[in-house]
Amino acid sequence: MVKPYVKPSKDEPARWFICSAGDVFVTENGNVPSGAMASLNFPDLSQYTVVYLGELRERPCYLIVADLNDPAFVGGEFVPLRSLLSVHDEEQFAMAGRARQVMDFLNQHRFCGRCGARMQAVDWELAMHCQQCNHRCYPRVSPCIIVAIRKENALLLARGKRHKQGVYSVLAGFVEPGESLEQALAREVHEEAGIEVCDIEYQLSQPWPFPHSLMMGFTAQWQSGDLHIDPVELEAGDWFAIDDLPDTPPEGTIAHRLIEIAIGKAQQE
Ligand SMILES: NC(=O)C1=CN([C@@H]2O[C@H](COP(=O)(O)OP(=O)(O)OC[C@H]3O[C@@H](n4cnc5c(N)ncnc54)[C@H](O)[C@@H]3O)[C@@H](O)[C@H]2O)C=CC1
Ligand SMILES: [Mg+2]
Ligand SMILES: [Zn+2]
Repeated sequence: MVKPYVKPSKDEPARWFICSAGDVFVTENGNVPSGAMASLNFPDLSQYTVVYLGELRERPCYLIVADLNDPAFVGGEFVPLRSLLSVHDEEQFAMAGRARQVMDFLNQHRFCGRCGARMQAVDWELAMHCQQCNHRCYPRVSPCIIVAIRKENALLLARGKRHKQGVYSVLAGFVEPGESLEQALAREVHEEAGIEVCDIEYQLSQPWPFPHSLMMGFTAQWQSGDLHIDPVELEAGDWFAIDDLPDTPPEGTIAHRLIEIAIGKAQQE
């Protein structure tokens, strides 16, 4: 477990995730600032919440909780976290996602959800504790299934109401209390597309910090049922020939990776 309140030293080169709301501070090269605090012309950090996040490529990483467009941080700009995907550095994106989730957790657990008293940060683990009623909270992670479903040489893709205009993705959904991943997958696929699937195979997972999902990626095959796209969740959906796909999520997303894997499987058959 990562000990959160390790104080940064002035001279040790580190990577700095200066976060505010859903944004992160990047320098001209589009990456987060990296180097020793003393060399980075930072303001006096004793005024900020600074949390140790762990190591990235042998360098310690720190979250600095700032105000959006805080003028004290110079030599770069605050950009939406999602734009770090286009820098194609999955490790940096994952650490920035961790930084955002830690910041949200600290900001959203100032008061106890059980008795309303103020909560305090625990000094040896990433947790918030209520002295009044002993309630202790840890950062929330919401498990989600995401599945690329094939029917011979076609892929099931759908456009969600929140998806960027025109982009089709594979089906996804949050695991509900008491469900196994297999049950959540069967429920979500039936709810959103009206079909049953078989040959369910786990492929990979990805933390998805919008705001705190953990994507668990599967491939599967159509087994039965006619396609009925759920109009509440989705705007459109259909079977798309693998050599004639619509716009799909960009590289760096688990949806992109699952679509590649499913196409590879179809081509092997
Ligand atoms: N990284 C990727 O490639 C992709 C990621 N996703 C993510 O997967 C997640 C689930 O996808 P959706 O189809 O939107 O989920 P979904 O199909 O379960 O429906 C979303 C609904 O679930 C409810 N909800 C929201 N947050 C929740 C939570 N933490 N726990 C339980 N229910 C919650 C809300 O009513 C929301 O409208 C979203 O965070 C989405 O951003 C979805 C597709 C691709
Ligand atoms: Mg869904
Ligand atoms: Zn309490």
